[in-house]
Amino acid sequence: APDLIIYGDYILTMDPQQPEIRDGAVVVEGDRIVALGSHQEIDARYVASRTLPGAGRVVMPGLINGHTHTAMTLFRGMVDDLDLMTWLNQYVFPMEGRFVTPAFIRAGTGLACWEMIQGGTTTFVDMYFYPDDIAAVVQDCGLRAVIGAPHIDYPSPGFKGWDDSFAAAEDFVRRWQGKDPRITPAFAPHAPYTVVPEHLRATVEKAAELKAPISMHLAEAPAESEFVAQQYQTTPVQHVAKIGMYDQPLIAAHMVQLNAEDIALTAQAGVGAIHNPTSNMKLGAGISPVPAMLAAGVNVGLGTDGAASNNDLDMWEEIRMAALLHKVNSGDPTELPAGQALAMATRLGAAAIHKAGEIGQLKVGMQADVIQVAVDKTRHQPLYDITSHLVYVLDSTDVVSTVVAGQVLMQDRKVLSMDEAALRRQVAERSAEIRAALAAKEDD
Ligand SMILES: CSC[C@H]1O[C@@H](n2cnc3c(O)ncnc32)[C@H](O)[C@@H]1O
Ligand SMILES: [Zn+2]
Repeated sequence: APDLIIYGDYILTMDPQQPEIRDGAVVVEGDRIVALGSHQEIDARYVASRTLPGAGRVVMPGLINGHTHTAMTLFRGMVDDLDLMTWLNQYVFPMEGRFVTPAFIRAGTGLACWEMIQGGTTTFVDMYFYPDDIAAVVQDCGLRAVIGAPHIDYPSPGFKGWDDSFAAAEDFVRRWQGKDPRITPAFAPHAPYTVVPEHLRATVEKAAELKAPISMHLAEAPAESEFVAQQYQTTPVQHVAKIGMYDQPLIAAHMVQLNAEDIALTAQAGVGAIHNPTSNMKLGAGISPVPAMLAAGVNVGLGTDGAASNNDLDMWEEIRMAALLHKVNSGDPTELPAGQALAMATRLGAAAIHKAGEIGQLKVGMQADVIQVAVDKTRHQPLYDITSHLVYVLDSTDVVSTVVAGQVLMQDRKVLSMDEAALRRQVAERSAEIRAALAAKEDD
């Protein structure tokens, strides 16, 4: 017998074979979708112990945040309006050295997960320190995540440099593989300008041996391209491809500084490109050639990046930013239409993180990662086209229910899988500590 039936005035499947069902329902058994159909058909065939009513609701796949650093929510608003390298080298890396501990990670990741559940994100790709603590928070709150264990040539929280961070990454991947169906462990070398080629090669070999994905920053800003050109006489994409990164399931974040050859290589290799429009604009990194990548057949997903360069984890904002940015960039309002922007946060995003058969569409046999979004508020009126509303009108506060692997994490905007008061206490403690340390430094 099914465990859950989710109703909606509109079921937006993101499945090109059966895009929309009016007045329909999604039937869930265990962690999977077992049926989809009209309200009438479903009620005639199924009875479930739990239902989510659908009047005034759109039911659609949960959103996929293809690149973030969850615990950086605790650095939200601390450093704004700087270019990538100044932001990273002069502020973020030193702040991380001072403040990032397992307790920081638990509080910051919890805060991020809360925001994502409330905003309808059901899967995220993370890359941050103390990944075991990230995984513990993910297990508790019920979200789905690809968790990248970071490794970098420089000292970082918990590590002296490459050797110990790489060893810990391998250990993390080995321990978490096959442990929890909602958690995919990954290798996360930071970027081409912080990891030497010999070390990137070691990551490739280990990822191939363990059949694990790799997530990394790639071709983000002009300074990275200049560094790679000077050091290796090539582009960031061709540099990592030559090392073998493009032969692995790679999730490449940012992908801004690409030429035509880089785009063709990315399409051919099946590398997932994650577009982070807000972060790219805020850090002045440039404009990713998303329309050209899509035309070449690259699976392009969307990501928020961390809350220190965004400054939130709202995927609706990324969808809308992407749709608008590429129109203003090209001067062509037909560029990146609403349906394509929405696909980048769902079906295409799933392909970009190498989970095409599992998530990103509402289809029988796929994981029951489903959200309900309200379209019945006065500010939503009138409603003619669902996709248009989802991209250009709605925001994260319109998400009503969030379901991951068949588990209801939020219903009627109440998060059921987390303790909000305890989370607020944890965040207050950590942020008070940061404030006090910064004040003491100012007094010096
Ligand atoms: C090695 S863990 C992740 C590492 O990446 C830093 N980071 C956050 N945002 C960005 C970005 O846009 N480009 C490069 N690096 C970034 C984060 O602060 C951690 O140190
Ligand atoms: Zn990043």
